[in-house]
Amino acid sequence: MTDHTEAESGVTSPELRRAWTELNTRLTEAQEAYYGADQPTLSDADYDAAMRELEDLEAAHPSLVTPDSVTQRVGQARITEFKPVEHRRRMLSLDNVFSAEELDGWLARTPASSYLVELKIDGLAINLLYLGGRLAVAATRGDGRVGEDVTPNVATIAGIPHRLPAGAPSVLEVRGEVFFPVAGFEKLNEDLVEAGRAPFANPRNAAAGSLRQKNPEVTASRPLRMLVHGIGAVEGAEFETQSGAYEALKGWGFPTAETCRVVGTGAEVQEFVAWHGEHRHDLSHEIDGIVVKVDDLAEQDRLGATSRAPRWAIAYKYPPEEVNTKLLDIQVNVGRTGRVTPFGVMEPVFVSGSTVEMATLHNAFEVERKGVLIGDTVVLRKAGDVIPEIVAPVVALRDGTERAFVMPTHCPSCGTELRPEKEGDKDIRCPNARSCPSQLRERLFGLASRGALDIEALGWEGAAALLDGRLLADEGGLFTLTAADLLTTDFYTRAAKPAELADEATPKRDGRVLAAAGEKLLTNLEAAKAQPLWRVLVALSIRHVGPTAARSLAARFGSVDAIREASLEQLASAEGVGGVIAESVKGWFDVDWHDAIVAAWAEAGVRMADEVDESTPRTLEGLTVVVTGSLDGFTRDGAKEAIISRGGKAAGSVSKNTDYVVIGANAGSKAAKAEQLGLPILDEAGFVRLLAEGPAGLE
Ligand SMILES: NC(=O)c1ccc[n+]([C@@H]2O[C@H](COP(=O)([O-])OP(=O)(O)OC[C@H]3O[C@@H](n4cnc5c(N)ncnc54)[C@H](O)[C@@H]3O)[C@@H](O)[C@H]2O)c1
Ligand SMILES: [Zn+2]
Repeated sequence: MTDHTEAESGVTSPELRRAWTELNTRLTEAQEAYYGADQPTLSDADYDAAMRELEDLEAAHPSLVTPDSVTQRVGQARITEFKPVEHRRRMLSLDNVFSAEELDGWLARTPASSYLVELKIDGLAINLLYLGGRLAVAATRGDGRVGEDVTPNVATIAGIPHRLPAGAPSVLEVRGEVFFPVAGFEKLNEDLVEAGRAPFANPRNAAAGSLRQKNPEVTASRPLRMLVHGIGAVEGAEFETQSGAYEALKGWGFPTAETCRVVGTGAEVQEFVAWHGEHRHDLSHEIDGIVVKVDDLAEQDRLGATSRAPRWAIAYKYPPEEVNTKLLDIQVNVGRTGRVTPFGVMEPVFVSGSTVEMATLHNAFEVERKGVLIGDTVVLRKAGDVIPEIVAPVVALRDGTERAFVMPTHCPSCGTELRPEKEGDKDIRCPNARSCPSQLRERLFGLASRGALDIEALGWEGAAALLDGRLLADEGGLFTLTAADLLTTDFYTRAAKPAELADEATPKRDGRVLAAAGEKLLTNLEAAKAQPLWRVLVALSIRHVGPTAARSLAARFGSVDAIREASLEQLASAEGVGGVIAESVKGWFDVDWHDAIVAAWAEAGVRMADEVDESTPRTLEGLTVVVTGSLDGFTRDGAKEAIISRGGKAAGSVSKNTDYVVIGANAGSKAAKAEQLGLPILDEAGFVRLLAEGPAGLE
C-alpha cells in the first residue's frame, strides 16, 4: 500500500486531483457495467489502457491514492441481489504485463525454483467450498472478500463434483474459471436478440451473465464449463506446490487444465507465452493471456500479496482482438453473381495489426440476428488474419438516435428491383446480370485477370471507366472497342501536348489523346484474341468453370461450338468435370445474351477453337502425371498442356494413383512424397521421352 505520510515534491494540484477523479470515475462506472450488469460499455483494451493511466498517475503522485481508488481493490465493489458469502481466504485479481520485456522484468524481480504456466481463461472466477466432502457453497469473486452465492447455478455446470471421494480434505476451497465455450456463443446471442434482449459482447460476459441468473434453469440451459486454477482454505491436506495441488484436485474429480506446465527458466516461460499466442484460437474457449505463477507454495507465502493481487503471479495479456467503434452506416455491395450483401461502415479503428473501417454483414437476416442499429457503438472483433466481424451492439450506450437498417428494394448499382434467385433463399440478388454495372465490372475484372485472358490494362478502375462511359452493355462489345471509344473516357486518355494537337493524324477528342493505358488496352485486346481456347472459356464467367475445368473441356471438345452442342453426359464425362459443372455449362449457353457474347467475340476474331494438331500423338491416354519444380523447356502451364493434349491427366498432387512424377529444380514436398510412395520418377529428359513415345519411350 502507498504510504500517505510520505512527503511529495509539492502538494497535489486541483488539476491533478480532477484528472484522477475523472479516470477513477470512468473506471468505476465501467466496472459496474462489467461486473454488475455483465454488459461492458468500454472495450477491455480501453479499460486496461485507462487503468494503466491511473496507475502511472498514482505512481508519480502517491498522495492521490485513496481507498476508493480502483487500483486498490479487486473487481466488483457492490454486492448485488445475490446472498453475500464471505470467502475463507481472499480471492485476488492479477497484475498484468503487456509485453515480453515487461514479463522479463517481472521474472527478474520474482526469482523462483520453478514456475507454473497456465492459460488465462477468459471467464469469471468461482470459489467452491467443500465441507465434509460435499459442495457447500459456490460464490463469485465479488470484491475478493465477499462474493455472491450462486450455488444452485453452479450445481448445474457439468463437470463440477457435488461430492468428493473418501480421503479428500474436510475443508476445501477450490478456485477456478467458469467459461462459455466459443462454439455456443453465437447461437446464444442470436436467441437473445430474437427475444428482444441485449446480446453479450463476448463469451466472458456471456459466462458471467449466464452464471449470475436468478433462475438456475436458465444457467442449466447454457453450455458452461469450469477449469480449476487455484486453492483457498484447506484443512486436512498439505500441498507443497500449486501443480501438486492440481494433481490432487484432479484425483478428487475436479476438471483441471491439460495445458499447464511446470518450467524452470524465464526463457521457457517466454516460449510458452509465444507458442500459445500463435495457437490461441485452437481452443474450445477464449483466452486473453497466460498466467505465470511461482509453483512452490512456501515461496508464494514469502512473496505475499498487495491489496489487489498476489506478488507471486502475473498475467501476460495478449494484444486485444476486440475493440469498440461506431457503426456509421450500413451499405450494400453487389457482387459478381448479383448477390447483394450489406456491410458496416465504421469509424476507422486499429485492431490486430491493421486499421478496420468495413466489415461484411453477409445478409439482411444477419443484421437482424446481431441486433445492430446504424449509429450504435459496436464490438468489433478481428482475430489475427481472419476477416473483421461485428459481434454485437453496446446497447447500454444507445441514446435514441440509432436507426434500423432497411435492405434496399432496388439495386444500388442499376436500379433493378432485387429478388431472391429462388424462393426461400436468404440472399437477394440483382437480376440484371447482363448489364448491372457492379456485376459486369466484376466479370470484366475476372476475364482480364492473369488466370483468364491476361488483359493487364483492364484493371478495376479501367473496368469502371468503361462502364461509367456506357461503352459496354455487356462483355460482348469488349473486342470491338476502338480508340475513338476510349477517347471518351478520362481514365484511358490524357491532355494532348501542343505538337499532338497540331498533328492531324493523332486521334483526339476535346483536346485529349490516348494515354499509355489506352494504347496498351488496345494492344492487350488484340493479343488476347489469340489466347488458347481454355482461357476464353474462363473469360466467359461460367459459374464453376475455372482454369482446371476449362482446360479439360478445351482438350476434350476442342471448340466452343462442340461444347455448346455436347450433351450433359458428354460434358460430365470430361476429366474433372462432374454433373454440377456440366449443368452450369449447359445452362449458360441457354441464355440468349450469353450466346450473343460468343458470337460477338467470334466476329471480332477471338479464338473459338484450338488448332487440333493431328500430329500430336495420344501417348499418355489414361495416365496421370504430376510435374513439380521448374523445368527448363516448359512453363508450368506449358507442361500441363503438353500432358493434356496427349490424352493424359495433369494432376496437382501426388497420390498412389499417380503414374509418373516429373521432378524439376527446387521441387518440394511432392518429390519427397513420390519417393515415399515408390512412384516412377522422371527428370526433364525422361518427361520429353514420355511425351514423345509414351511409357515405351522409357524402357
Ligand atoms: N471492459 C470493461 O469495462 C471492463 C471492466 C472491468 C474489467 N474488465 C476486464 O477485466 C480485467 C480485470 O479483471 P480482473 O480483476 O478479473 O483481472 P483479470 O481478469 O485480468 O485477472 C484475474 C482473473 O483471471 C482469472 N483467471 C483465468 N485464468 C486463470 C489462471 N489460470 N490462473 C489464475 N487466474 C486466472 C481469474 O478469474 C482471476 O480472478 C481487465 O483487465 C479487463 O480486461 C473490463
Ligand atoms: Zn444491379
